[in-house]
Amino acid sequence: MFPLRQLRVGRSHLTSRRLIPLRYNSNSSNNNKQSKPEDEEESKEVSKKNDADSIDQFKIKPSTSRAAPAPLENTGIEQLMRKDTKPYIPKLKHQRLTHEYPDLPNADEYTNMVKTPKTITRWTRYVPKMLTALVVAWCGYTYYVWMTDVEEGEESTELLDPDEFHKFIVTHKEQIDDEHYLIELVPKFDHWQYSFMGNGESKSVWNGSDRFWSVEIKQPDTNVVRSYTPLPLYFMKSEYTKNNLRKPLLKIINPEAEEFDKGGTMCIYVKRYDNGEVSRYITDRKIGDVLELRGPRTEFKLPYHPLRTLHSRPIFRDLPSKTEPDNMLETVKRVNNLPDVDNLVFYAAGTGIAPVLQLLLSQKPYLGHVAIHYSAKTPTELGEGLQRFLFFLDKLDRVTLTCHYDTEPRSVLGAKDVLKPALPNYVSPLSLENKAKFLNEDEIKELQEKMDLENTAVLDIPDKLIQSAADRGDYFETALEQAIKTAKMPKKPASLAIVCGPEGYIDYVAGPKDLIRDEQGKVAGLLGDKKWDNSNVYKL
Ligand SMILES: Cc1cc2nc3c(=O)[nH]c(=O)nc-3n(C[C@H](O)[C@H](O)[C@H](O)COP(=O)(O)OP(=O)(O)OC[C@H]3O[C@@H](n4cnc5c(N)ncnc54)[C@H](O)[C@@H]3O)c2cc1C
Repeated sequence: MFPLRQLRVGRSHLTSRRLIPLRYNSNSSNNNKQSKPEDEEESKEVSKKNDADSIDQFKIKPSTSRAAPAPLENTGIEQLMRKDTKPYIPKLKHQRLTHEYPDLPNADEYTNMVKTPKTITRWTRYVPKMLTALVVAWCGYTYYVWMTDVEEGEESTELLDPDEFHKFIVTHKEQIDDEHYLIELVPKFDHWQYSFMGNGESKSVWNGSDRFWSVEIKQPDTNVVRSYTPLPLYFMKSEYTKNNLRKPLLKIINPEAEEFDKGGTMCIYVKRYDNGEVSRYITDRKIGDVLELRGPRTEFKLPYHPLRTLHSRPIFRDLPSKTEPDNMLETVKRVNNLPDVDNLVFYAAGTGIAPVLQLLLSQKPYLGHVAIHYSAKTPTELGEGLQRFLFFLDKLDRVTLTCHYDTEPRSVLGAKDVLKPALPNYVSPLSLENKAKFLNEDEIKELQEKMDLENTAVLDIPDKLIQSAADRGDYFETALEQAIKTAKMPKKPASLAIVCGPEGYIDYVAGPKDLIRDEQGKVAGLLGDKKWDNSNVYKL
């Protein structure tokens, strides 16, 4: 429905538009040939315009409704949309002109204030940041203290504590045979390492060559604890063996690598008893499981010898070729007029071999010679790694290894393997007091004389200098070269015997321990037969 007026306008418009072409057409048809040239230009233009109009009216515009409003003309949108190619050049402040507003009151004052540059010092820049960081750290610490439980031993400054169980993680487990395992343990927490930084050597658990020590491991379900002997060993991952198998290689902890005893890593050599409470628990642990350790517990301290405070033997390092020769021992002995460190004999069965390995592989290896009698069911029970170390120690003339296997009846330990004891080379006053109970008068006198001599020598140490070539011992390029020479020299019999193994084995070698009173018990067995006694035998 259209309003009538609009309709009319539309109609008149239509009519007028229709009339124009009609008029033009009639004009063009009626025009004579003379008048044509004069009006040619104009008539052409008119003709064009009228042609377009006449075509226009027949055009069908399907998209535009007749009812749609007429398009707006000259809205300026095209002008706005046109791309402005003129570059924008900002005017400097003094070139800008403004006519819109008058100046604000006190404009000069305001401008001066704004213009005055802020003095930015290091403090104004960093203090807010530092304060924010402090607040965040404090909030974090508060959250940590309130929201997290501190585990036992987590904040300890010691790797091991005799009164508190510390958590260790099983990082490697090597099954040697059906019963024997070598297990690598690494402390779960590392807080203790900070206290080791300044004083690593004295804090090291491997720096003693004068004692056997153990740790206690807990079975948490039953709260039963048993002792085990840690060894300064770790597994170096992924070494190719001679069979071209990729197998972790057993290595000795090197004190010179500044890793604080390899981050507290240690190994235990464990025998599994089928109905054993703790050994079963330990050997059932998988990699990543936790064991709780308490210690260290000194099992036995070797008799004092002044040479130990003056000299350290080079550490045994994985291979004989890597081990340094001990060129200074003879010199120190001669210069200070000190006797040799006593030789030891060690009777061990099964895992009882662990204490002597601890003594020999530690960072200050024992200075005397050690005769080892190792008894086992089969030769494979010790495992390739530990066997290799004992073999090399033998080659370096630090030990003499004699193996006794049940599978080889001829090799079984007997009276032929036990020598008579020798008198110790050096006896401290305290040891003499203890020994006096077991020695006769002549022996006590002999020891007393030795002791006086050595005490005088020890007092003179600071003033002594190496005066002549006679004071110096032989010089060797390698430890193997030294071993070839010393191996030919006869060894003085041991003055101390240590026995370690299962109950039956201890009974056989040295007589039973007095378990009721937790005492050593009288020395009997093979050692008792050869006149060894409680002054020179210790049952571990
Ligand atoms: C100072 C010290 C250091 C030690 N170091 C090590 C070590 O490095 N590695 C290691 O494996 N062990 C070591 N032991 C032995 C260890 O402490 C345990 O005695 C052993 O693991 C058995 O404990 P269990 O709880 O498994 O057996 P238990 O529950 O005590 O015994 C269960 C059964 O197992 C058998 N059994 C247990 N112990 C022996 C044994 N010694 N001989 C024969 N049969 C036994 C018996 O039949 C017994 O009835 C050490 C002991 C001492 C005192």
